[in-house]
Amino acid sequence: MEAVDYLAEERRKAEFDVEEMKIVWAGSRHAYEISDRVSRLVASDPVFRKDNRTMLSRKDLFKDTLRKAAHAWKRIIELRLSEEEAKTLRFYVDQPAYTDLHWGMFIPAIKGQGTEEQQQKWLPMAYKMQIIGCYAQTELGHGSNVQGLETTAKFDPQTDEFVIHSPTLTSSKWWPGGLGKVSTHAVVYARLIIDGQDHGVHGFIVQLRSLDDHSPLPGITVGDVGMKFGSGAYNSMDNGVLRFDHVRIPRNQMLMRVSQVTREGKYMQSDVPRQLVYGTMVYVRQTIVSDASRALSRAVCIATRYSAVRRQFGSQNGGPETQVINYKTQQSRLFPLLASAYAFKFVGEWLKWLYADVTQRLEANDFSTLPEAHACTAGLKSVTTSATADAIEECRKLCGGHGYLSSSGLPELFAVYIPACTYEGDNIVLLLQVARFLMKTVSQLGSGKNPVGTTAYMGRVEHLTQCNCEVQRAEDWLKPSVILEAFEARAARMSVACAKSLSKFSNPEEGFAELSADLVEAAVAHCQLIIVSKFIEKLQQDIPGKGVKRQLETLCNIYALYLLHKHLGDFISTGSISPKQGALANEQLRLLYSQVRPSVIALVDAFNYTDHYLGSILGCYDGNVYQKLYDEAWKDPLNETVVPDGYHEYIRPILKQHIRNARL
Ligand SMILES: CCCCC/C=C\C/C=C\C/C=C\C/C=C\C/C=C\CC/C=C/C(=O)SCCNC(=O)CCNC(=O)[C@H](O)C(C)(C)COP(=O)(O)OP(=O)(O)OC[C@H]1O[C@@H](n2cnc3c(N)ncnc32)[C@H](O)[C@@H]1OP(=O)(O)O
Ligand SMILES: Cc1cc2nc3c(=O)[nH]c(=O)nc-3n(C[C@H](O)[C@H](O)[C@H](O)COP(=O)(O)OP(=O)(O)OC[C@H]3O[C@@H](n4cnc5c(N)ncnc54)[C@H](O)[C@@H]3O)c2cc1C
Repeated sequence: MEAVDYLAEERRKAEFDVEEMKIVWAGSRHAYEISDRVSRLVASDPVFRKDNRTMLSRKDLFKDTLRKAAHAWKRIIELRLSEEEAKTLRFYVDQPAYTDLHWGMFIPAIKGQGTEEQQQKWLPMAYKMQIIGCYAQTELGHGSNVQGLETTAKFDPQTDEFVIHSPTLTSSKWWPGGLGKVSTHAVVYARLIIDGQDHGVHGFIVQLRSLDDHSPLPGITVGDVGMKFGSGAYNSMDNGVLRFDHVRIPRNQMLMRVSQVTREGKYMQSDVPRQLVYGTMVYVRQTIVSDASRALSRAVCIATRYSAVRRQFGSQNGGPETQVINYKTQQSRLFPLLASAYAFKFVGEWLKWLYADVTQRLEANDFSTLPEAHACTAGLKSVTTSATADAIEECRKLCGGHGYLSSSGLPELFAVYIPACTYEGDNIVLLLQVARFLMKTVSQLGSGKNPVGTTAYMGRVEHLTQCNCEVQRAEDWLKPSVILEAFEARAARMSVACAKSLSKFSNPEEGFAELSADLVEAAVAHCQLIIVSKFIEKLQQDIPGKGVKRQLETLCNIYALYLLHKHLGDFISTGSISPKQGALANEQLRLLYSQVRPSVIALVDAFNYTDHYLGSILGCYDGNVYQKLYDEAWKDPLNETVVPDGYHEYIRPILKQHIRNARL
């Protein structure tokens, strides 16, 4: 059989309606139609070509990014694209650009932290891109510790202005995307100083560059921080460095929804909690969870299609060799990642709902769900990005040697994705925030305040710390109630154990620092419980289409039992399950791999990714991998000449040295 036929044969084996699954994956028929149309639009537009990206110099890559962003903006206007369509277009263009920070952070910061008046002044200009903004929080010396920022904004009552200043080297703003070469404005986070008194970190809108000739305004030093990991990848972004030398801005450019400074220099706080200054980060963390499912599904699509095409060993009587996807080891590494892609998709949808809910409440001055929204966005951002970064690298290894070629798409995907574990909050720092929230929840048990939302299970802590898992046979692990209780028991027991250990310390902060590694593990257990429970909830919905729900049930079970197997130590050491039950879970997992096997190609087809978006020879839809790999090799610049540049200077003299030696 020709390699090109392998995937067609695989598609015939699918045990469900792939067209219906595409709609489940997209979230709705409407979202599917937009995604399908916009992805084709991007794929057919020569300006959005990206197959040569990793070969470009930094300067050429950056210019190419500017060209793509300008063209995207032109198409958005010409075609009168809606916000959803514009975001979809950005997703399929697949090249990080300054526009991400303008739309994704600068505008949300003004919306979330600006007063009505400030929004009316700044947003129309930002929406029309008459100004371009970035989010300038992190400094050379401080990123995680936002309270440690050093940039100052001193109020000058004489002129009714703030003076923005970088007092030290470490106070230089460092990292903001879009800052280096493009942004005309920034939301700058700085310590508010009035009459010598420090009121902590606040946001200020500061113009950085002239709107006439783009030169930096007086007192501003700005540039790019330099090359980052990998070729292509995140180097399309101008992450920047910025210093202020006593730059003056009008008083009304401090974002004043949370707190205000009056003309007389009086500091006033609204009823709104201070933490809303961190609101933009909550918003972006939520979007990063959905992005994780996209990046993961892309890597999984490549590795799955290639694993069905690739054959090694096992030929009988001259017949074809075994498809590597049929090796149980390949399945046990790949299929949980496929299941995780679906799991992250559904938890991302739920998180979007949670964020919309908390936003609505905040508008009505109900701040009660803010701590949970913070814990969920922080924790899920952390767990999904860490898993996705690891998974992309695993997918590269699943593709053997060819996975290491740039044309597999996996090296660049890895390089562009991994900073997600760091930006918008280092993943460990964020898990410690979740742990604080959990310890607070445990400490309030029995106080009459019942835990709600994602910590509602803690309300059954007495049962969960004593219950015995009822599994006796492998198939018992297919019951959602059994899975859920095992995950709840593990999470509750880990949190309670941490709380007990903490209570032994006379200084709680010292205790928290000493136990932080255990606390992070308890936070991970809690977040994994959320993901599993949201997958199970999704399956309670009406899901049309032949076999679609059944496939999703299989994937949900694979995801849960894979986690259980991976973290068996937690489940057994907390007594949530017995070693025998752990072995039965593994037995069930093996059966599930066999069950899902016929449908895996259709399950990745359901992502509906174009070859342009995948950007991978190994993952192309037709599976014609070998011909394409062979053809691609000849396009490399090194192959432009048969004899390489440098031959006469560096190769020939070595080759000819024996002649010289012989003459000696
Ligand atoms: C061409 C046209 C194209 C069109 C395109 C259209 C669209 C494209 C659109 C969009 C693209 C979309 C999105 C993409 C956008 C960007 C993504 C891409 C790239 C990413 C760029 C990266 C940006 C950044 O990294 S910005 C910087 C991020 N920095 C951090 O995350 C810092 C992490 N640190 C912190 O968050 C905090 O300092 C801390 C660790 C939480 C500690 O805070 P601190 O105050 O010191 O301490 P605590 O004492 O621990 O907390 C006090 C109290 O507050 C509570 N808390 C903390 N944080 C929050 C919060 N965020 N919300 C609510 N509450 C919070 C905490 O729990 C505690 O509460 P308690 O007192 O009750 O215990
Ligand atoms: C590609 C990229 C784009 C970015 N874009 C922006 C942007 O647009 N705007 C912006 O303002 N910023 C941006 N950032 C900055 C980013 O938000 C920070 O780098 C991030 O928040 C991590 O902070 P840090 O660099 O200070 O890490 P650090 O806090 O210095 O982390 C170093 C190590 O210390 C550990 N650590 C730190 N604190 C603790 C603790 N309390 N307990 C235990 N361990 C701890 C961490 O886990 C980590 O292992 C970007 C960063 C990157 C890489």
